[in-house]
Amino acid sequence: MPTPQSEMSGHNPGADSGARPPLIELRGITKKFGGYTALDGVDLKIGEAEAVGIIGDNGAGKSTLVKVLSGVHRPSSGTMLFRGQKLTLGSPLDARRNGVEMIYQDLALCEDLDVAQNIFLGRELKKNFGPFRVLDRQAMTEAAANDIADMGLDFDVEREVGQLSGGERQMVAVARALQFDPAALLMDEPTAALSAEKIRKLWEMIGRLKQRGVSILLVSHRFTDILNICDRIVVVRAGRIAGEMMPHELPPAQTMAMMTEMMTGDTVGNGAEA
Ligand SMILES: Nc1ncnc2c1ncn2[C@@H]1O[C@H](COP(=O)(O)OP(=O)(O)OP(=O)(O)O)[C@@H](O)[C@H]1O
Repeated sequence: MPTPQSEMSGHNPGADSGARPPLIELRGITKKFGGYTALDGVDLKIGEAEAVGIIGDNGAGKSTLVKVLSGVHRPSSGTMLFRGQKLTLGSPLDARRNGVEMIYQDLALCEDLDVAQNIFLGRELKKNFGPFRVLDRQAMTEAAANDIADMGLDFDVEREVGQLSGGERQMVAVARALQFDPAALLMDEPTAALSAEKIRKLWEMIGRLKQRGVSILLVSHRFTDILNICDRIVVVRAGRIAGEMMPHELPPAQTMAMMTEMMTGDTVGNGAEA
């Protein structure tokens, strides 16, 4: 881990700003898989419109943390609060009902449906046809085309998702999540398959979401993602929060070291995706 704990600040300005409770708060969250403790007493706050970056070694518990927040895993113990109210998430659908959307690493898209159908999956637009309510394909296609254009992209929303590049699929997954008007968007390694150009588009889009008041939780091994997107960086180590810091608190030399570490192992723009 590039940043020693002693250099991390303990404050949490995004979560503590104003009188309002944080959007999401975890208190003492523990998650055990059999005898293995993947999360061990995690306390975490995510403020309204705050972008929190999660970093940590392989196996530290980052994905487990995101899965607890998105209702995939039920914690073994601990409390989750949403806008100050205790909340138990039984499923990702529960999380969605509470305004928490997750972009999964496998993106959870239907390969044989087109982009518009994927974006509106589960929330299909309908119109009256005599006494019936039928799918309004035209309205969905137009709305999906607008969503994709809003993201600064240009591709045919009538193409099957199975024909798209990894980066285009990623953007479809984000567009789909946004249909649910989330208060928080959780992303686990969203740029792993993206080209440099699409990474920048994703950063811009996340910036716009933050301006609209959406909170972001981002797990990424790419420090450039974290430094470009996040207001606060939380370090997870062996299932615990090892510390946190603000991006501007990183000494320039350390920032450079982080970037260099990332660039040598995983250069932005050298990915296979076009
Ligand atoms: N469903 C599961 N059953 C058993 N063990 C699990 C399960 N999910 C995660 N673990 C274990 O919990 C630990 C934390 O896993 P997690 O996927 O959260 O780590 P991570 O920080 O996201 O790692 P990476 O950066 O490699 O993706 C690992 O040791 C992993 O093997």
